[in-house]
Amino acid sequence: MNNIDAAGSAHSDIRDLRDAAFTAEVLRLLDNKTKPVGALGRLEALALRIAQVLGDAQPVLREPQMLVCAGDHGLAGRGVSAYPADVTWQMVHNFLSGGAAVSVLARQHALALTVVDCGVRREFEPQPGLLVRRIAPGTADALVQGAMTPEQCAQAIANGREIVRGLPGNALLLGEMGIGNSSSAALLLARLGGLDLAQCVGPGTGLDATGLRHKREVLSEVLARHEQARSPLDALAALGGFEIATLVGAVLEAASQRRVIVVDGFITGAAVLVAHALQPWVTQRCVASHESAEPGHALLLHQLGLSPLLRLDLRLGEGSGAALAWPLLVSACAILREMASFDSAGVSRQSEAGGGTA
Ligand SMILES: Cc1cc2ncn([C@H]3O[C@H](COP(=O)(O)O)[C@@H](O)[C@H]3O)c2cc1C
Ligand SMILES: O=C(O)c1cccnc1
Repeated sequence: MNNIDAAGSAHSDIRDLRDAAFTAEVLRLLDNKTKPVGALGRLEALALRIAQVLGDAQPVLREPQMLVCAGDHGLAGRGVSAYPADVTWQMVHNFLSGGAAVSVLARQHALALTVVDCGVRREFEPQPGLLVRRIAPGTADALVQGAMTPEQCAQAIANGREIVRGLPGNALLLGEMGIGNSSSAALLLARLGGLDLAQCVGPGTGLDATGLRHKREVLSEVLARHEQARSPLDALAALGGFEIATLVGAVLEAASQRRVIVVDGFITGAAVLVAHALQPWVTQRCVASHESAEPGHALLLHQLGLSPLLRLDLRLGEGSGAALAWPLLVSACAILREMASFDSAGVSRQSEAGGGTA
């Protein structure tokens, strides 16, 4: 498959955002705030990142959208998850009825929640908050054939782009649901990151040592079965899932529109890894909300060159970590917009004697 045609040419507007003059201006503004230089730590880097994405030294985050993509996995039938595949459908109901972790946190932080059925095994009644972009009732068993055909994969990416085009606001928070999808994430990380598979595979929903050993064995067979699937799109089709491919499209579109993208855990991170392999600049628009307890996640963040805001030992997904980190993004913007400068507040600057910078 031709990566450029399928995912590149339509968004050649994704370019390097690190405009040197603008960056220097934001850093000057931050340094002139009434605090010792650098004293707000990584919140300052976060403020700079958001200012760069939005192209505004006084950034305002508007109408944040939590997008939770859901899909089922043929591989779930191979005992790679501690939970049955039915849980995907059941949890989507829970998301929509307001009882899931992501529902609670999205409500708390006034994040609009959209759930997408990208290909869950059972269908849903139409209901508010649910978009239906079903490719098929679950992916194929990747141990036997590619999880998706190239056409299905391209359609899922196109769906993700179209969904983001229809959402308001300038910030997109990523979430997912799909029993078995930590397997897809591990496979994509191993393949695209060139890492040893064993390091990338973890307990997901909570496999014990025996379960984890079995998961590693199955996934190593899957990876060998798809030895030829090396380009980002081929790997995504062979090893991914409908919800992951839809998220890849969402990331590409949000990045090309200069939205701030708040990445959740291991699975949404895998979608960003694919998008990054297609368009390296996408990560400049991304904020890593947290580092999950899933062991592959730290490796994945390293590959993306992103440092997580939080380490809370979360291992849930759904978008829960992205929602939890959201207030930090709001605070970073408020610091840039509202905090006084030494001049405006009449506060003395660092004294020459104690400065130690000479
Ligand atoms: C009740 C429940 C709620 C969840 N919410 C997110 N996940 C998470 O677990 C799944 C990935 O782990 P694995 O690959 O081991 O199946 C994904 O659906 C992910 O979103 C959940 C899992 C369960 C069981
Ligand atoms: O980090 C995640 O996103 C994650 C970890 C375990 C299970 N589900 C999701």
